[in-house]
Amino acid sequence: MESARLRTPQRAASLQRLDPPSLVGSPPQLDVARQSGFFAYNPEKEPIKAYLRLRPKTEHGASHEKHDSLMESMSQPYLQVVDDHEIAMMPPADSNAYRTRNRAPERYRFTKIFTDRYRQQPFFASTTLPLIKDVLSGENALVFAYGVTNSGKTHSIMGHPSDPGILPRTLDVVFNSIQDFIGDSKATDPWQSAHIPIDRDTTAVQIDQGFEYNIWVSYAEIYTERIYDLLVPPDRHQKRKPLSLKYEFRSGHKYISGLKEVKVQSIEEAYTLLLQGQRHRAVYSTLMNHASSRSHSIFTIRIVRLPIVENDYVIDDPSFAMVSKMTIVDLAGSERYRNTFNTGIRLKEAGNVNKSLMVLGQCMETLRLNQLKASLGKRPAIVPFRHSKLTELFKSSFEGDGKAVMIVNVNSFDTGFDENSHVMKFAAVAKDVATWRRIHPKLDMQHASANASKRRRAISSQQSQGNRSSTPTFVVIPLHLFFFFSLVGLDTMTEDEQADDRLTEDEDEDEELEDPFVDNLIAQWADLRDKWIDAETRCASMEAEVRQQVAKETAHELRQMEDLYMSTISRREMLTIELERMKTRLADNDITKQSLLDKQLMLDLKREREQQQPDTVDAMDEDLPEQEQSPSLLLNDAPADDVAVPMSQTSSAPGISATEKFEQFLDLRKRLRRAVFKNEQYDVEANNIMSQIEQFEDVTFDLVKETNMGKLLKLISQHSFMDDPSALKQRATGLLKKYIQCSIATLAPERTTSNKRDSVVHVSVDAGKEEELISDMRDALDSLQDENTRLKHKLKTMEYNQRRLAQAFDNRVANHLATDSLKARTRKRRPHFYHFFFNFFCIGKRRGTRYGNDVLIRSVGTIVG
Ligand SMILES: Nc1ncnc2c1ncn2[C@@H]1O[C@H](COP(=O)(O)OP(=O)(O)OP(=O)(O)O)[C@@H](O)[C@H]1O
Repeated sequence: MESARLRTPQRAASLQRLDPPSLVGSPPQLDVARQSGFFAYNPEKEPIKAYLRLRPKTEHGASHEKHDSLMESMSQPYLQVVDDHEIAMMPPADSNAYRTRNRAPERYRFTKIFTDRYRQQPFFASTTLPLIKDVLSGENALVFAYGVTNSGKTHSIMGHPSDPGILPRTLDVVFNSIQDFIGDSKATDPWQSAHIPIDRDTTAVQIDQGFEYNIWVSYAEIYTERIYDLLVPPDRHQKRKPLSLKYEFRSGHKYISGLKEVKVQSIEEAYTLLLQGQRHRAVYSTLMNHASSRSHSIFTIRIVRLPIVENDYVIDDPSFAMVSKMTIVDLAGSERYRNTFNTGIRLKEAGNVNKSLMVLGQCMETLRLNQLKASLGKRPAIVPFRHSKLTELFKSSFEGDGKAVMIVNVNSFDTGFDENSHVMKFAAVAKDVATWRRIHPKLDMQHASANASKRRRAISSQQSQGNRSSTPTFVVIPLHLFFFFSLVGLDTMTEDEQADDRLTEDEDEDEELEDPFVDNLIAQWADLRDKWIDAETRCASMEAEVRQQVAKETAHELRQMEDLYMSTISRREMLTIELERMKTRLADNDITKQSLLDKQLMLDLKREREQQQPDTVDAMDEDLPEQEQSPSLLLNDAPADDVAVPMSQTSSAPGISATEKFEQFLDLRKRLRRAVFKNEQYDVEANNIMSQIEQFEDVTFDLVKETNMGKLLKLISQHSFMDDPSALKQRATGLLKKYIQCSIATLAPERTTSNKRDSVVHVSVDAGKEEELISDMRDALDSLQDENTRLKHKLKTMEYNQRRLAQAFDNRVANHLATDSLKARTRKRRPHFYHFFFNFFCIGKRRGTRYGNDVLIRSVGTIVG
C-alpha cells in the first residue's frame, strides 16, 4: 500500500512535504519546510490543552450565581473537584455505569479546571490569550468547545454583551494589539455598529512591530454534514448552497471552497460580521435549550503579516508574507435521542451531530495510538478524518499544525452521569494528542528590500474610499491563494490562476481516488477486528466469571438440600420407630382394656345376680353335680337352674315375649337335664328335647347364660354315655359352639374390623397417666393370669376327681354284680359270712393295692351299713 501511495514522484514529493508530524512520529525537517517555502516544525511536542469548565446551577436565562469558595462550587451532584487539575465523578445509582458495576469513581485530569466562580475574563485570559500572541507571531491555533447540549459551549465562546466570551475578546485583543500596524488602518469605518459588546476587553499583547498586519475573517457552519457560509445573507426564495471542501496541494490542507473571507480593518467591522453570521446560523429551539444550536460554527481570523522595511514601505511580495490563523469552533452539543424527543429533521440533525462528534473522538483516539506506535517503530493506522466534514476540515490542526485548545463544558445539574462520562473520556483522549510548533524561517530583509516589490504603508484616502462603500463588499478569495498571492489589494484572481487552481483540485481528487479509501477500509477493518477481539475476550471472561459464580451457588444449594434430605430421612426413621412402638403399646392397651372390660362385665353381672338371688344360687349349686362347676369363663359365672333372672336381652321372635321365651328355654334346659341324667330311657326323651333346643329361635347369649343352658350342654358334651344313639354328646358340643359364637357376637357386637381399629386409635390416654394406667393394667393382667392359673389348676383337680369317681362307680357296679352272683352260689352251697371273707380275700388278692383295699373297705362299710 505504501508503495502504491508513492507511485508517482509528484505524489511522493507531496507526501514527503505533507505528512503530518503525528503520522510520521517526528516533525518535518527544516530543510523540507524551506523547500516548500513556508515553515518547519519545532521538534518539541505540545499536547492539546484541555480545559474543563463547569456550568453553575442557574435558572433558565438567569445569570450565574457567584460562589466565594471553591468548596461551595463543588456541590455538583456527582462531580467532585479534587484540585485545579483533577476531577472525580462518582457514578450515581441511576447511571448505566453503576448498573454495569463500574462503580469506582472516575478520575480525569485537565490542564486546568474552571469552576463557576470563574468569570469570562479570567477564563479567556487562561485559555485563549496565550494563543493570540502565537497567532500574531505566525502560528496557527484552534480553539473548540466540546460538551453536551446546554452545557455552556456557546456561553464560553460568545458570552453575553455584558460579559463577552472567547470570540469577542479575541477580536478585541487582536485589534488592540495591532491597532497601529493594521493594514489600511486609516480607513473610515462605515459600519460603526451598536452591536459592540459593552464590556470590551482592553488587553493587548506584544507584537512584532516589523510587520503590517492584515486581518481577514470568515464564518461558516457545518449543519447536517453540509458546509454553509454564514456571511452570505439568506435568500428566502433560494435554497442555501452548501460549499465543498477542497484539497490545497502545496500546503496539504483542506479548505472550504467558495467561503467568503472578508478583510476587516477595525473591531467594529469584525463584530458586525460576527453578529451578522450569528443571525444566519441555524438555531433550533429544542426541548432542552431555547437557544440550542444544531450546527458546528467556525469563525476564522486570518492574519497576513507583511514585513515593513525602512521608510514605511511594506513588502508586498507573497514570498515574504506570513499567514497564520486562529479558528474558534463552537461545536454542536452531543445529545441523546431519548432526551430530546426529536423526530424527523430534528432527529437527523441530532444523528449528524453525534456522528461528526463520534468521528472526532475516533480521530483523536487513532492519533494518540499512532503516537504510541511511532515511538515503538510501528506502522501508523489511518486516521478517519474523511468520515466527517468537521474532522476533514481540521485535519491539519489535529495533525499538529499549530496549537489546539479544547474547552470541555460540563453541566452536571441537568445532564446525566453517562453523557458527561463520555465527554470526559473524549477529553482524556484528546489531551494526549501532541501537536507541533512551527518554526518560521528568518527573513532576509536586506535581500527583500532590494529585490521584492514594495509599497508605502500609508494608503491614500481615495484608495480607501474605493475599497469601501456604504455597504460591505465581500471578497471571495480561495484560501490557498493566501499562501502565494494574497496580500493587501490582491483580492481577486486572474483567469489563469483560477484555472491553475481547478487543475490542482482535479489532480488532487484523482490522486485521492487511488488508495486512501482502501487504506481507510483496511484500517477500519483492523480497528473493528481489534474491538471485536476485545469484546469477545471481555465476554468470555465475564461468562467464565458468571459460570463460576453460578456453579458455586448451585453447589452450595445442593449441599444444603442434601443435609436437609438426610435430616428428614433420619427424622422419618425415628418417627417410624416411635409410631411402631406406639402402635404396639396401643394394641397392648387395647387387648388389656378389652379383657378387663369383659372381666368387669362378668363381675358386674355376677355381683348383681348374687345380690338379687343368693338363695337360688345356693340351690343351684346343690342341684348341680360337683363336676358341673366349670372354670370356663362362660359357664363358670352362669346362673344355675331354676334361677329367675330378669331378661336383659329379649327374643326377636314375633308374638312371644322375652319372659315367655326365657321360661320356655329354661324349661327346655330343666327337661334336658332331667332326661339325660335322671331318666332311664334318656335317649328318647333327650333326643326330643335336644331337637327342640336346636330349633329354638333367636337364642341370645344372655338367654343361654341366664338359663344355664351352656353349663348343661358342656356337661353333656363331656359326659361318657354308655350308649348314645341320638349323638347327644356331639349335638351338645355343636350347640355349645353355636352359642359361643353367639356370645362373641353379643359381647362385642360393635367390634368389627374397622371398629377394632377405631378402638385402638381412639384409646386416648392422658400423657401423665399413661404409665399409671399401663401399670394398673399390668397389675390387672397379672391378677388375671394368676386367676387363670388357679382356675386351670382347679380344673385339673376336678378332672382328676372326676376320673376317680368314674372309676369308683365302675368298681361299685362290678362289685355289685359280683356280690349278686356270689350270693346266689353261697345260698346254694356255703354260709353267708364264708362268702363274705371269700370275696374279701379274692378282691384283696386281685387288687393288691391300697386303692383296691380302700375300695374294699368302703364296700364292706357300705355292705355292713
Ligand atoms: N458559566 C456559565 N455561567 C452562567 N450561565 C451559563 C454558563 N454556562 C452556560 N450558561 C447558561 O446556560 C444556558 C445554556 O448555555 P449554552 O447555550 O451556552 O449551552 P450550549 O452547550 O451551547 O448548548 P447547545 O449545545 O444546545 O448549543 C444559557 O442560558 C447560558 O447563559
